[in-house]
Amino acid sequence: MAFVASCSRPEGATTGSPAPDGTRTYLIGGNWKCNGTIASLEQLVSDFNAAGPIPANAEVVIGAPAIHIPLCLMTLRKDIAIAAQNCSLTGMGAYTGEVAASQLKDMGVTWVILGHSERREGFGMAGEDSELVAKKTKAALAEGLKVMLCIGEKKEEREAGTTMDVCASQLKPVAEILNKEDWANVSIAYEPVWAIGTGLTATPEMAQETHANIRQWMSDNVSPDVASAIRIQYGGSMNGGNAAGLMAQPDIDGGLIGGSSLKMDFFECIKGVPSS
Ligand SMILES: O=C(CO)COP(=O)(O)O
Repeated sequence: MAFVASCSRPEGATTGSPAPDGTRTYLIGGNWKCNGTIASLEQLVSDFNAAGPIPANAEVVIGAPAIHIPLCLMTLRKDIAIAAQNCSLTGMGAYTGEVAASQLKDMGVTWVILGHSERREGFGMAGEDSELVAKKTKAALAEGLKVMLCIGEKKEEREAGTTMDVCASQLKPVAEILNKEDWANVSIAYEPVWAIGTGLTATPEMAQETHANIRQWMSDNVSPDVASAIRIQYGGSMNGGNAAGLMAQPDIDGGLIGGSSLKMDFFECIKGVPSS
C-alpha cells in the first residue's frame, strides 16, 4: 500500500472540472508524447515542483509516457494530475502491449488523452478512426477516467474550408455513444494538425472562431447545457508567448501543450490563464 499512498492525489487536490456555479475553469494539459528519460524527467519534475502556484481557476494535467507514469505519480507536485496518452479499448486480459483504463485508474491516473492526431495518423501503423476513438472514450469514462478528446483538421482540410466538417465528423461518433452525463468528464482539445509541432499557431481569432463553432455544434447535437459547461482547449504550438492571447478568447478554456510542456515555458503558459 505504500506505493499507492505515495502516488495518490487527495480528492480535490487538482481544482478540476467546471466550478460549482457552472462557470468553466481552465484546463492546461501538457502532452509529453514519447519524450524523456528518468534523468531528464526527474529534472523537469523538480523544476515544476519549485515553480510558483497554480491559479485557483486552473486545473493542470501532465500526459506522461506510460512508462514514466509511476515516476510522475510519485514525485510530481500533487496539484498536477497525471494523464495517460492512450488506453486500451478492452479491459484487462490477453492483449499484449495494451494498458487498460482500469489499470490506469488503479494506478492513480485520473485523465487520458484520446484521439490525438498522431494516433489517428498512426505513424506507420494502422491509425485510429473516429469510431474507435469514440469507443475508447466510452470505455475510459466507464472506468472513471476523465478524457481529453482531441479533434482537428489538417492543412489541406482548412484550405478547402472544411475545418468544421472535419471536427463534426470526429465528434459525431462520440456524441452517438456518450450519455449526456458522460460529457461532464470530457474536455475537447481542438488541435489543428497543421499547428502541431510546427511553430504555426492559429491566431486567437482563428482559434476562437473554430472553438465557437465546436461549442455551437455541441449545443445543436448534444445539448445547450453540455455545450456551455464543456471545456475546449486549444493545442498546436502553444507557448508562453501566445498562451495568454489565446486563453483571453471567450471559448478557449485552456491548452494542450506539447513541446513547451517539456520546459519551464509550461509555467509561462499557466501564467497566461486569465484571472477570474
Ligand atoms: O500535439 C500537441 C499537444 O497534444 C501540441 O504539440 P505542440 O505544442 O508541440 O505543437
